Amino acid sequence: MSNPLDQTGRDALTEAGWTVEEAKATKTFTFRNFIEAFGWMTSVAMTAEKLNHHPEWFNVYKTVEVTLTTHDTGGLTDLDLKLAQRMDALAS
Ligand SMILES: C[C@H](O)[C@H](O)[C@H]1CNC2=NC(N)=NC(=O)C2=N1
Repeated sequence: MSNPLDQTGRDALTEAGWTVEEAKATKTFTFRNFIEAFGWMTSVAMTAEKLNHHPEWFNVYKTVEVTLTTHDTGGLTDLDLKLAQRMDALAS
């Protein structure tokens, strides 16, 4: 079950370069080319399935615009932080 994300978690997202709003966090990832962008999306997809927590994303060529929010609660939860951290790790 997901828990509402506390201020510490919100600060961690901000420090990692995410734009944190009341109910969502957004970040744009830029890669060297489309194949690297899509490969990253494929890796993230596997992680999202394991977490049962999925991003909202928009890919154009080498950029991927990501929005994280928890649909079940209509806000940010610890699952969003966990997925964000895994996305950042996979992009590094
Ligand atoms: C039925 C399914 O388990 C739920 O819809 C899961 C799937 N992935 C999800 N992803 C996100 N971002 N938020 C959710 O609330 C969510 N719920």
